[in-house]
Amino acid sequence: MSILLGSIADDYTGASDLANTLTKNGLSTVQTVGIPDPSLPLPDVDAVVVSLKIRSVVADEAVVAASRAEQWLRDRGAAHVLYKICSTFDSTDAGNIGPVTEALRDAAGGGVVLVTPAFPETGRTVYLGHLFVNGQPLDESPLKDHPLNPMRDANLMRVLARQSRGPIGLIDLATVATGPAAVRARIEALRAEGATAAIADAIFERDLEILGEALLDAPVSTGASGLGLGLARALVGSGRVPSRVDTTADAVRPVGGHAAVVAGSCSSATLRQLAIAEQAMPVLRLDPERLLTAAPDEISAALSWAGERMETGPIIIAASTTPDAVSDLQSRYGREISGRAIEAATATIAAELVARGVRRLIVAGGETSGATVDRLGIPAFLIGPEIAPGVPVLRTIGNSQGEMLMALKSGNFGGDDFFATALAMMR
Ligand SMILES: Nc1ncnc2c1ncn2[C@@H]1O[C@H](COP(=O)(O)OP(=O)(O)O)[C@@H](O)[C@H]1O
Ligand SMILES: O=C(O)[C@@H](O)C(=O)COP(=O)(O)O
Repeated sequence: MSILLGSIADDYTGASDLANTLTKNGLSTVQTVGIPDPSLPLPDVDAVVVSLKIRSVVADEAVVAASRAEQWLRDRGAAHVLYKICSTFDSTDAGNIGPVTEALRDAAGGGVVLVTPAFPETGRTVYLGHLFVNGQPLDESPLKDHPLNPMRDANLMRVLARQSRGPIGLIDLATVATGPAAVRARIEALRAEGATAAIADAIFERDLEILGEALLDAPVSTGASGLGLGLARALVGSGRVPSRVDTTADAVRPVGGHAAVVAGSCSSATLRQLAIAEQAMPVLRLDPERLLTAAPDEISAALSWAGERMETGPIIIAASTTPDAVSDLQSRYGREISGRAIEAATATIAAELVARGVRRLIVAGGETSGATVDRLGIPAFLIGPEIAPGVPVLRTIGNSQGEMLMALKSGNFGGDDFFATALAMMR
């Protein structure tokens, strides 16, 4: 297998988001979970997205994991490696976007890495280095209350500088609008000034197309799905992509079995989607405190609730709650401890549901999805059709339970009726 584009994603929902964008924009793509075992049969594709669960781990660990994935991708022919981060730049001051970006830069021989989380289709735009989420500055958006990475600064040059060794530059919108040659010239000028990375402005998809073209011969970049869109369109436009058969319809072939949703995301979009779903299907709200203090009992109560209902239709089990309730729990048990314990409990519930015949599974939340996919031991996914921007139907490859259909929903993605729409596409 020789690939054109490699990507390392810092979480699993983000990986499926990028794989969806690359597929939609002309690159056949497979999503692996970590570096796959050599015996795993992977299709011949243009792009591979290696999913890692490194968004909230210590930087050194993230750098080691990302560097191994990069080597694996380069060994398979990837001339460009995109480090896929969250479109809302989820990270802390001790976060991994800076350290991983600089490690990939060093491995590629230095230079300035272009960084942009812009993803206009989901309302993420960058202007003068500041990130806006659906028109609100990042620090005024719901991301200010994220349970693990509360984002309290919209100035990405400042955010990235706090995580980086080298100075951070800006590729402003006027430069981007001038075209790929101007972007490359700006990168050269920043390199001469000693910058290691630069935030690039982008508001419209045409800005991302220009950035993609500017990066065609660059070895590395850091960004969200919008940059993936730019790179994919540039690769297709340059004639470097062989024409292949569209496999998304095949990836969604029915699998039967029961259907379930497990939610650990406390993002505002997920909370709205749960409230809407509650009007039409059974929803069990877990007691988050009991998941910390009496997990086995709370889990087995959830499983017997599910057992009575899932024969007759899809069910939802959610730990999700409001920002106030999250901070109350965190103040009593600690942020890290409560997050990880709830992830472990939701992953156990998902795995037990699969053991009881669920074959169509939707997971809401990035960390929650990572914990669940790891618990199920799924090595890779084929990419099916898009449910909502950033969320495709996935078909598992190589897992012991047999083929399943899944969706890994980033907390903030999807319309109000996301769960009903997704379930209707997964038969
Ligand atoms: N009721 C709750 N109280 C505190 N933390 C919670 C609760 N429910 C879920 N969590 C934790 O919040 C985090 C949500 O992160 P994640 O799954 O990545 O969702 P998102 O995609 O919305 O960011 C997880 O660590 C999860 O375990
Ligand atoms: O880029 C994005 O916004 C998503 O792909 C993503 O990574 C979101 O993260 P979670 O909300 O933690 O799933």
